[in-house]
Parts: sequence; structure tokens; C-alpha cells
Amino acid sequence: MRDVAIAKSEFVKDQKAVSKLQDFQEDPELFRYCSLPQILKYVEAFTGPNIMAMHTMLINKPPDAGKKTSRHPMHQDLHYFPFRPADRIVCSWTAMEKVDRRNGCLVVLPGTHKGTLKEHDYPDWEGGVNKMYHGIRDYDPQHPRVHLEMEKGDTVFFHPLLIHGSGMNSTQGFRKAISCHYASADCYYIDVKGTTQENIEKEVQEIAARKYAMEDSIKFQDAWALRGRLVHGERTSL
Ligand SMILES: CCCCCCCCCCCCCCCCC(=O)SCCNC(=O)CCNC(=O)[C@H](O)C(C)(C)COP(=O)(O)OP(=O)(O)OC[C@H]1O[C@@H](n2cnc3c(N)ncnc32)[C@H](O)[C@@H]1OP(=O)(O)O
Ligand SMILES: O=C(O)CCC(=O)C(=O)O
Repeated sequence: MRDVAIAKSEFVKDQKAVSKLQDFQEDPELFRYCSLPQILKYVEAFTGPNIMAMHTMLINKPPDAGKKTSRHPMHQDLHYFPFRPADRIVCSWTAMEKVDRRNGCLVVLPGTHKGTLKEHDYPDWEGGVNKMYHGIRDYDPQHPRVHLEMEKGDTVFFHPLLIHGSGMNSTQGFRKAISCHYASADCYYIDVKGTTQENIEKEVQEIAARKYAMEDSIKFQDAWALRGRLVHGERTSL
């Protein structure tokens, strides 16, 4: 993925062109992260023994190009997921270098994981917003915030309803992190028709049709079933 600030640039050859690697589940070296026993021992507390890696990312947050597009709007990851129950899903996010407010660390609204899934859409940002970076339409701006300043190798685990995002990278370095969204293989797919998730379903279907020449009718659930990979136990449902 390229940052929206350079997405239309003629040609950018170096690492500046890559702000995120997504779906590395078939890359043996990167996928080792998802199978690390040091990570799985915590993940299992949420998922139980049948563990699927549903979504993988290596995030290379670029130095902001001056339009604040390196920010990640406040969101709940469950917005992207057509599977439940939410309590059996967990994200691990590991800092690959020191992260702090200067290079755009994670920001969380503590306690919000006990709430409900909120409506998401593109925020109305003057400088533009990255494709598929939906944000919560309304959240309480007075809610206390915690900035997760972390050392290289530190890992945070969080619930898919937790409202979180990340700030602008005001340094000249690339802020790298690696993450995996895990779910219990016993989770089940849901139909998001008639829910607040319809907008993301439509967008994923459009991308699948364009990018992978799949038919327009690919199901949102199938887009996830295709990418999910078992890391422990049995693939019972997802
Ligand atoms: C099997 C089918 C699968 C289909 C999957 C589709 C992706 C699903 C993403 C799910 C994410 C779940 C995450 C849950 C966890 C929480 C989060 O991480 S929240 C943020 C989630 N969103 C993302 O991570 C989006 C990451 N972005 C991408 O993966 C890619 O940008 C892309 C959306 C897949 C598009 O990439 P690609 O199709 O390769 O783009 P191009 O062909 O280069 O360009 C097409 C078109 O779009 C313009 N563009 C490119 N990059 C951006 C950008 N960053 N912002 C805005 N616009 C962009 C580009 O200029 C082209 O435009 P044109 O007018 O057609 O020329
Ligand atoms: O790494 C970041 O900047 C944000 C990541 C994030 O919000 C997510 O993975 O859901």
C-alpha cells in the first residue's frame, strides 16, 4: 500500500513507496511472527486452542508528507470483520522500533472495548485519507486517551471493539510495526447486510473484483476465509 499523499505520484522507487505490507500469510519469514510461542501464549487466552491468523500487516508508517495523511483515524477493527464473537478475536501489535508521539504511536480510548460497534466512514480530512482507512463517525472527544509509547519488541494485545488509531509521523524515519489479527477457528461468519458494516463489505468486494479479477459477487466472508491461516489446533469453522 502507498500513502495517499504519494499514491498518484509518477514513480517512487524506494521504501517511501511502501507504507504497508498486507496479507503476508504465505511468506514464511514474516509469518513466523504469527506463530511465535511468546505471542500465542497470550492469544490463546482469548481464542482458545484453535487459532486462526486472519489478517497480517507490516506497517511502515512514512514520514508525513505535510498533509497529515500518515495518521490513522480512530476506529474499531471489528468494523472490518464479518465474524464473531468479538471476544474471541484479538490483535497483537509489536513495535519494531521505539514508538512515541513523535513518530505516531498507537492511541487508545481505554474501556471502549466494552461498548458496541459504531458507524464508520471516511473522515473529512482536508489533506485526504488513505483508501479503506475508515474512522468512527462520532466518538466522545473528551474520552481519556492513552498514547502507547513502546520500546522495540514491545507487544500490545487488544480487543476488536477498542477504539484506537495512530498519530502523524513527524520524524524523518519510517515507524515500523508488525501485527496479526487472530480469531478462534470456532468463530462463525455473519451476514453484514443491514448493518453498519455494509459500506466496508461493498468496498472489499469492489477491490476483489478489480484487483484479483474475481466476480463482483465474491462474498465478504470469502475474502476473509481465503486469507485466514491456521496457526494452532484445528480449523473447525472459520
Ligand atoms: C481476496 C480479496 C481480498 C480483497 C481485500 C482488500 C483489502 C482488505 C483490507 C482489509 C483490512 C482489514 C483491516 C482490519 C484491521 C484494522 C486496520 O488495519 S484499519 C485500515 C484497513 N485498511 C487498510 O489496511 C487498507 C490498506 N490498503 C490497501 O491494501 C491498498 O491501498 C488497497 C486498498 C488494496 C488498494 O491497493 P491497490 O489496489 O494496489 O491500489 P492501486 O492499484 O495501486 O491503485 C488503485 C487506485 O487507488 C488509488 N490509491 C492507491 N493507494 C491509495 C491510498 N493509499 N489512498 C487513496 N487512494 C489510493 C490509486 O491512485 C488508484 O487510483 P486511480 O484513480 O484508479 O488511479
Ligand atoms: O499501526 C498503526 O499506525 C495503526 C494500526 C491499527 O490501527 C490497526 O492495526 O488497527
